[in-house]
Amino acid sequence: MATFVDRVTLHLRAGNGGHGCVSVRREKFKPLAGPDGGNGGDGGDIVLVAAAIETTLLGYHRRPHRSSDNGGPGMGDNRSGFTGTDLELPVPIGTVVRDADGTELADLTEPGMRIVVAPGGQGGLGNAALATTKRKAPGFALLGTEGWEGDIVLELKTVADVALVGYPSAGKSSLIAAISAAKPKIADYPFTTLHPNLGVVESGESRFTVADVPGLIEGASEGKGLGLEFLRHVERCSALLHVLDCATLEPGRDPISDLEIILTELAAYPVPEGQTPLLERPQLVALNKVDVPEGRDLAELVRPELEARGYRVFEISAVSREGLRPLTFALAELVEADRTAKAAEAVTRERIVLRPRAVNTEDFRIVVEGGSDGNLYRILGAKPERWVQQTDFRNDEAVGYLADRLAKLGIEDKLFTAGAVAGATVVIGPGDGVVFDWEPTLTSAAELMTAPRGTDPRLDALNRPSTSQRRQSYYERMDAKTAARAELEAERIAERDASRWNDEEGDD
Ligand SMILES: Nc1nc2c(ncn2[C@@H]2O[C@H](COP(=O)(O)OP(=O)(O)OP(=O)(O)O)[C@@H](O)[C@H]2O)c(=O)[nH]1
Ligand SMILES: [Mg+2]
Repeated sequence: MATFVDRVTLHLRAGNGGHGCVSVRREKFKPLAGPDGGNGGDGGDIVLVAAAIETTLLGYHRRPHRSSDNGGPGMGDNRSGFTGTDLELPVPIGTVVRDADGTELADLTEPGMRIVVAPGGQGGLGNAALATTKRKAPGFALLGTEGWEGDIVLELKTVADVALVGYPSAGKSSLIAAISAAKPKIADYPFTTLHPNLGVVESGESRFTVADVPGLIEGASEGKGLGLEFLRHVERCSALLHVLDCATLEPGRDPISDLEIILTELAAYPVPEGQTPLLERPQLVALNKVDVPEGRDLAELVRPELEARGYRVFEISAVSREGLRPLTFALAELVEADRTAKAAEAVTRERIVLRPRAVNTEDFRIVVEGGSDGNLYRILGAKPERWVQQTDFRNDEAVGYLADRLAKLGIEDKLFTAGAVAGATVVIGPGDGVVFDWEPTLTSAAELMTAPRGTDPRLDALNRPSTSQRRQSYYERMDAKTAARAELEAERIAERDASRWNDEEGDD
């Protein structure tokens, strides 16, 4: 049996940002005419767009790996890298987007609704953009950051006004083929229908959509047959039409018991919060296959019983098209009534807003891990993690720039308050991250603040000599000087004596 595709996991990889460029402008007579390295381009986003022409997620089932373009690297002469093109993935209307943990990100119910599921990486700044009055010619550029990579789950729930529910082979597909232009597969074996078929029915003034869904059997709400895959489609319909088979040859089955089993399954299906439980929606009953003589007899037999339960009952034949007009009129009435009610409600209901991913209000936080001695301080936060990605660790200047940025964010102060000491291991980012041995600046404000009252670590750190010590060393220096001078004098005298001796000798 083919798999039923209405739920697919996409493996996405958004484009990386291009690296910034380090370049120095050269002119005749001006070989070092300032930095001119351009910025890297941003990587392309991956965007889901609700499109009316898409009806299934089949294409994604076959090709679940999708990626968008990388940004181009910056170049000399202030040329920026090209921006990676966004990848737009059309999905059917009614697609629910979840992240890998199952949290709902968006519900694409209107055509044209868009959600960026995988943002592309940021292009790195070139050295021209990093130049300041203090750092006139940066010898480094920022690296592009990586695009988002991960899994997204798409789930399609058919959006239709009426859902046809019933046992396999009850004639649901035959019925939708008879009342609309839909051409579903019809065959006399169960589970012919694996994908929901949508049909547009025109009845008098009104138009509405009908969904023919896979057959439902006992235990479906626990996942039997096509189970939950099926029920998910029913979730959005405003009315249900029970299609009951009056001509089944299967022993032990009759329209009433079929209906009861299906009602039990529908009752057991948990609808999401805020939606009407399935059985509280308007329901009609169609007794199908009355073109078969036994079918008509059975239909007439069960009709009073069903009516006694409060259902409007229609005897129909999808094959001979008998009784279809009254049925479509009745459905149109239900749908129109529901639409009027919803239109009134929509005025008060808040608009659907696509929320961006949660953004940390604080820039970073420090988590202390490990035992009491070998403590490890982990810094988590979008900014520091991005900055680390942007740093080319082979370039000292770039590392220095990173240190400046981290200090400006106040990370050093927070490390002190968290109890870090010089030499402590600091990791930026989750997992292995980037590991540093922390060398604090001694005069940081935090250190002064956290020191006990009345002390100043700066005084402890420097071993300033006392006055007497300084005087002592002065004398020592002076003594040494006198001694050196005396020595020099003695040498000179010795030299003079020696030369005189030589002269005398020469005279001989
Ligand atoms: N005689 C008669 N046969 C019908 C009628 N409606 C459907 N059938 C037959 O019943 C069989 C099943 O019809 P389908 O329309 O495929 O049934 P279904 O409910 O869509 O079945 P699944 O997709 O498996 O759930 C086919 O052989 C149809 O020809 C009817 O009104 N009269
Ligand atoms: Mg079918």
